[in-house]
Amino acid sequence: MTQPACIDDFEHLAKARLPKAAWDYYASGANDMETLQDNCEAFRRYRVRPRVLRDVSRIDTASDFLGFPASCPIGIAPSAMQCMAHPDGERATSQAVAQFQSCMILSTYSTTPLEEVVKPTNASYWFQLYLYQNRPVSADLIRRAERAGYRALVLTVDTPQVGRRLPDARNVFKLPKPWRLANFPKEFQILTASERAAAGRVNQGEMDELTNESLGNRSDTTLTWVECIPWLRQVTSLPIILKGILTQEDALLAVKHGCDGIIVSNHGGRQLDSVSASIDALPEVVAAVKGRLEVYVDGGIRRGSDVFKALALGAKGVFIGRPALWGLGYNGQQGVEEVLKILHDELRLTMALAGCRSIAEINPGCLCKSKFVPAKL
Ligand SMILES: Cc1cc2nc3c(=O)[nH]c(=O)nc-3n(C[C@H](O)[C@H](O)[C@H](O)COP(=O)(O)O)c2cc1C
Ligand SMILES: O=C(O)C(=O)c1ccccc1
Repeated sequence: MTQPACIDDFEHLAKARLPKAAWDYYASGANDMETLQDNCEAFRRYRVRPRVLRDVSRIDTASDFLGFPASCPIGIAPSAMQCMAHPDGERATSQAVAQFQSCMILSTYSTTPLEEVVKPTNASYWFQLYLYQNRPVSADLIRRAERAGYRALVLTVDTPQVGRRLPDARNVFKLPKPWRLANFPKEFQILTASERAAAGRVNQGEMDELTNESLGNRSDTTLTWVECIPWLRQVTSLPIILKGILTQEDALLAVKHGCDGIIVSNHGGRQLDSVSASIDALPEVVAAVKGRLEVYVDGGIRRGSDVFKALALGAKGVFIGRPALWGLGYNGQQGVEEVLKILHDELRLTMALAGCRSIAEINPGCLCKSKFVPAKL
């Protein structure tokens, strides 16, 4: 391959470059990976209804994330441990987003300290949070994010425990040296169950319980609406976005508790396997929210036409997870830039061919559903 021409090309190129355990960690979904597969398939069940003869000589993809201007409505979802993909890791992703002028959400489990990721540009940086039983640890992360210039907090709500990803279990995955979870001090680093046992922190009888902790799962499993959102509100004045909502019921609770946004997401099929594809959950969330907060979506976006479909179904913007990791794994900052550019170009072309000149012109009438899903060639 002389030049990657679509997102799938980056997937193949990155797979050829990355060590197996890193590749498996990025690629995998929970259990049978039904949701992972459906995230992409579901887009293919929608068809575009194009309008013609509408002067598409100028296509404007300008958009915004929570009011912060962006070149287009495609941002980067938070994904952990990016230095495994490329030594420049989160810094490279950040540079690419700065060039592209969109939005990057940095994972709590970044392998670069959060202070070193934000660039002085017009791009938006949001910080993804997991809340810990040890609340001062969380409050400290929030303070640091505020000081560093992050413009919103993204609370991930679909991960009270980490989903079971079989390739990681088989590989006994752990973050390889020299990388570390750079937002935390040493005593917070991810240990595998066997390392803990070796360090005398657990006895053999506790090993089973700890297998689910091999990804550093120290999240607070007791979180509830009535406790955690008010706690966050009292700690910070940054906008609060909930990531991992899939139902109208929870969308209404997000409105009721005064959240500023929702990311409809199933964590890229890595958490509860067999939940709906994100794009299939989007319409009920959009309908429930009725414009009272911003609704974004992530999961399975591999084409500009997927972005178009998400916007037509009411998303304010989309986030990509694995495609950015593939670009990063293939060629660092430049790879991420190329991934963003390809999606942007594909979105522009879809808009032109569908007769939409601006993001505002993309609407539910641009789509219909089809039961027929052609086999992938
Ligand atoms: C390797 C990997 C690590 C991830 N780490 C996080 C994380 O730390 N926090 C989080 O909220 N979501 C995390 N996610 C989920 C992504 O933010 C996003 O929801 C998902 O990747 C979107 O699906 P896509 O990969 O099909 O684009 C991760 C996803 C992947 C693939
Ligand atoms: O891998 C993930 O998807 C993820 O969100 C996570 C959770 C705990 C530790 C590291 C990453």
